Amino acid sequence: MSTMLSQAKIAFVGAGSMAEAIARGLIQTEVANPKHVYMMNRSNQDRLAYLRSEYGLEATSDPETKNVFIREADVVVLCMKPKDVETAFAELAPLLNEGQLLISVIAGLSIEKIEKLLQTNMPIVRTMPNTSSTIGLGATGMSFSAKVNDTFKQFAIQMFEAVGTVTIVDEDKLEILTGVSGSGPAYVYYFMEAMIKAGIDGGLSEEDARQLTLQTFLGAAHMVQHTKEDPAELRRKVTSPNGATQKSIEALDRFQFNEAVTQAVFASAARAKEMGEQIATTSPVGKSL
Ligand SMILES: NC(=O)C1=CN([C@@H]2O[C@H](COP(=O)(O)OP(=O)(O)OC[C@H]3O[C@@H](n4cnc5c(N)ncnc54)[C@H](OP(=O)(O)O)[C@@H]3O)[C@@H](O)[C@H]2O)C=CC1
Ligand SMILES: O=C(O)[C@@H]1CCC=N1
Repeated sequence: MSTMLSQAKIAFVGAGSMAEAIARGLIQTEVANPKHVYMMNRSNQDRLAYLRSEYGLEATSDPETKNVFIREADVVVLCMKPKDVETAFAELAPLLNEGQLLISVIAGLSIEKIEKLLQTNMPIVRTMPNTSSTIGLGATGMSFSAKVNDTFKQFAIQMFEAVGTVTIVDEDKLEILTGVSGSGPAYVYYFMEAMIKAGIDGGLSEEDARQLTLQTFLGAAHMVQHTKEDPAELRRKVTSPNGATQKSIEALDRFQFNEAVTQAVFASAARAKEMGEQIATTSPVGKSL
């Protein structure tokens, strides 16, 4: 394979939110050539037309063209939902070869299960990215199969560093990492939705409530990054004794904010694990494993 990211042919199997987020990041940072980015889905033609016109990449749901894309690819990125894995893998298995690098973004699906399902010894990189990869600010967790050599490791790291940060963890940490950073953007948006609504309920215009909330999140995240202080210490600096913020933190504590966030992170991790476990281990290429 071409180990130069800029020359590599990257085939995304699944053309949804996550595939778009990674492809968009790679194309916009000019790390990948759009003509070498192949997107495949099951049937949604409008989606493929949008991806073609927006990014200039190659996109298809035609079985023959998909076969060509997969065979030609240096890297195959598995981007379908866990529920679609069995069908998709049945189509994929005969087309893959051991010179290719396989990258999975599928929540909960273990490397061992991918190897069993595809009956392959290919090098496999299991990742858990997030949708902020779209703008180059993703946070990706990553684990490697024993077959991934240093060249492939560097390739995968470079690919995801082009769209954000990469954190390498033992594979058994990828579920809890899903709870923190894979699902994490959703909690932040949920928090923002609630703050905007509260501002509007209190009398701010929608535009002002939105702008103030956005800047507050941006500013707070940058403060953590730039000052390198603990979030707890930064919070203390906002919270004047017996002042306004103390009352709001007490309100959050009354509603068990900490516990709610902990439960959210653990619920995501548990569901990721469950989705992976629910994928049958019967080989889609026909042999019982
Ligand atoms: N969204 C997120 O924030 C994150 C998602 N992930 C993981 O990414 C994966 C994809 O999620 P997401 O992008 O949100 O899902 P989407 O539903 O947005 O996209 C799924 C895509 O898979 C395609 N697909 C389904 N079956 C097949 C098949 N047999 N062959 C080819 N393509 C197929 C669908 O095509 P069609 O529309 O034509 O049916 C669709 O394009 C999941 O496994 C998820 O766990 C990981 C991290 C974050
Ligand atoms: O909700 C999901 O299952 C995926 C995994 C992490 C983010 N989205």
